[in-house]
Amino acid sequence: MSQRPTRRTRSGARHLALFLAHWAGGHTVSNEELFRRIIKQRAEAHQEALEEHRRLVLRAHKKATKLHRIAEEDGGLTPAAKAELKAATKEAERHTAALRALGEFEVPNLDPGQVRHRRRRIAAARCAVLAAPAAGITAATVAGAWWTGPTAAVLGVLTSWARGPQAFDLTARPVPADLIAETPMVLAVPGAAPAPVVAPVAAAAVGLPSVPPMPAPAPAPAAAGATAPVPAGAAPAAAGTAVEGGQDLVLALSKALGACRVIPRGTQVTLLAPPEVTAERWTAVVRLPDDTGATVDHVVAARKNLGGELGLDRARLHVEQVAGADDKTLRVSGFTTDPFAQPRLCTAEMLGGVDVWEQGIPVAFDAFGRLLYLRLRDVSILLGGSSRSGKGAVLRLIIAGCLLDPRVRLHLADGKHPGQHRWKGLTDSYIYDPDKRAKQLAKRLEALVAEMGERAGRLAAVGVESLAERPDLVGTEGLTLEVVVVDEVSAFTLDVKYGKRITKALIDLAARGLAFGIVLILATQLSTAGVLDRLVTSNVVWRWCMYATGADESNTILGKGMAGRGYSAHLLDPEQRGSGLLLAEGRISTVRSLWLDGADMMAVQDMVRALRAKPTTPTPAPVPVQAPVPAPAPAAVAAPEADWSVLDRWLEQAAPPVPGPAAVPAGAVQRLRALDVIRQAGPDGIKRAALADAVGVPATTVGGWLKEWTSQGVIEALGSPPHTRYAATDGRQ
Ligand SMILES: Nc1ncnc2c1ncn2[C@@H]1O[C@H](COP(=O)(O)OP(=O)(O)OP(=O)(O)O)[C@@H](O)[C@H]1O
Repeated sequence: MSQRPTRRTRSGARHLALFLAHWAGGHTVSNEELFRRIIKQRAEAHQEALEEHRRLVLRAHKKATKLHRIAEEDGGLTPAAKAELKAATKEAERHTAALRALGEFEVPNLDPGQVRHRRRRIAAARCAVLAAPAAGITAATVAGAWWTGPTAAVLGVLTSWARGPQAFDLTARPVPADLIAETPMVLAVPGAAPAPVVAPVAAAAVGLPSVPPMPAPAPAPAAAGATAPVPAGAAPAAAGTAVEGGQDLVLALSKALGACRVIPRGTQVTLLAPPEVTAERWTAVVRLPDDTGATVDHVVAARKNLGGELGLDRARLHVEQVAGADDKTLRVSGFTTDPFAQPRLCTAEMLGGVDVWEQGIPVAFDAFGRLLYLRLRDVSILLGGSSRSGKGAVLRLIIAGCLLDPRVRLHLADGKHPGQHRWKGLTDSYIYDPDKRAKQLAKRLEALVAEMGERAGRLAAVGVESLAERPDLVGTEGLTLEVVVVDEVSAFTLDVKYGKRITKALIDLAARGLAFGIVLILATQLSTAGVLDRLVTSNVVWRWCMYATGADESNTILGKGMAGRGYSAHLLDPEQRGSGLLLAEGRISTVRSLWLDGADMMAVQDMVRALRAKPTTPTPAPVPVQAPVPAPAPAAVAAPEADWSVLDRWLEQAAPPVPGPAAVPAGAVQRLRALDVIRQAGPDGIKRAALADAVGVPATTVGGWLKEWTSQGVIEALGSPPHTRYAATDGRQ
């Protein structure tokens, strides 16, 4: 053979091999086609599941209808038929719930790894096809047909020679038209060739105010050494120099979103307002590119990685949907330090003259330091979180606010007495006794349910259906705001005897109470399943979840699917007590509750006492039975004028000389806590056993302390009555 035919054959063989490798590797199928095939398969599975549940619902309904008809005709059912009816009803409910949960099919934000996996499966099948002839030739040779091998080699050489230097077109086939028609919901093509940069969307198209011109370079942070967390791409060349214009921010954000696979690489977000850059933070309002399938939820779900891409951590990156805008418009902020790191106090002044209906009670602050007010007009709350996450602190604020508005009648049910003991005597009813509390709450709630009818009549008489239509009537005779606060609701709803009655009343009140000025504030830990009926939770307007141990626990408060959308309270810092996710008006925000304690708490309690002091009929001084005690008995009935200097002196003496955990004497923390509880109990006093429970030490130890403090005059200074003072020696305690 001469040189030319050999070269031609070699070249042909190379092109053939390349073509076969291209085909066997599955590269003839485009990313888009694979993506659409996966989506089609999922949509079909979704549809099948829907149809199956629909079929089962229909079957269960049919059976239940038949049994109802038999019951009507025969005047009743046999026990077996009754059981069947119950099972059919349950079955129908189960499948209806499943149908609701399945909902509409949504195109998932597919990980490109899944597309790759699909391609590998195609490649494996094609490699098997290619290996078949080779295996056949080998088998035939072994079986005695010696000529098959050389024949195949000759055919190969001839084919290679025939192909010659002509290269194959190594392209992907076009996506089949019927596949496109079957997957009309697919808009984005992850992994496809870089899409053209999306031109800015006209403001009118997204229903926002017109886009202001790009900002001039923002001034650099004034503080020397302060590092403003501006995204890498938008960061000043050196710390302390001016930040580049908004375009840099857009590029940095787009790059980071592309790296996190929220938007395809090469596409860009659109800046809708001039970015704000201060020493503490930068903020940009942006819109995600069209035709990418990306929404705010995708950004929220990718927040951890996005933070990393932008040189931040999750605590310092804040993402929120812009109120009133579409699902693609969001506000992204990066902070120098975690905006929730420092607790914020609620002062007595903030609560002075509070109007719970119009202005609301200040309860929390958001990442931008804005105060969040709880307006009791048309709002009820479900508050959840694991133990010590800060639920009680929120209840404290709500209770304080309610008690400072004279239009409110507060009913407090304390499922973890003495959790809210400090309010005893100040609320309209205080239910706490573990032996009687479930029965008392059941009665109280049922009375409120009955009252709804009367209230409806009163409102109808003035031609309205809801109190919100006539704010001037709020607090008038028969239309006071009835606020029911239940701390640790499981202590009531899981009560064996009264739990069902309580749940039933709660369902009624949650469904209709708000219109008549009856507000539910429910708090629960997350450990117990079935604490609250779905009919209660689904009618609660605000859902507030403090730190939770897992996504499922978080979902029990925020609603099913929230964790999947990136909103889960288990991602919060457990050490940051009071931080939580709040679902209100359809939007989720991260907030931290305000902290009311110390002097402010005392001032608030004094304000409440002054506002709510009941006119006392002069009681005759108690007749001393034994030797007269020099204690001023009538003065003890009135609100005590506590001499805090006695306590201060005691604390100063007891204070460790060097601060730090190691220097605190054993039991000192509990002693301080015990004094605090006694102070909060005020003139009502507290039993020794309850005090022991509250501070977590044995009752005998508490007895010893009480004796000591009584002799020092501390208990008296705290305004506590004799039963606290002498608890140590009182056998009935
Ligand atoms: N907003 C806040 N700011 C600062 N510290 C807070 C805040 N909220 C709560 N804490 C701290 O967390 C502690 C526990 O709070 P709290 O008693 O309210 O938790 P809880 O969820 O009611 O606990 P449990 O369910 O065990 O009763 C408080 O004693 C307080 O020190």
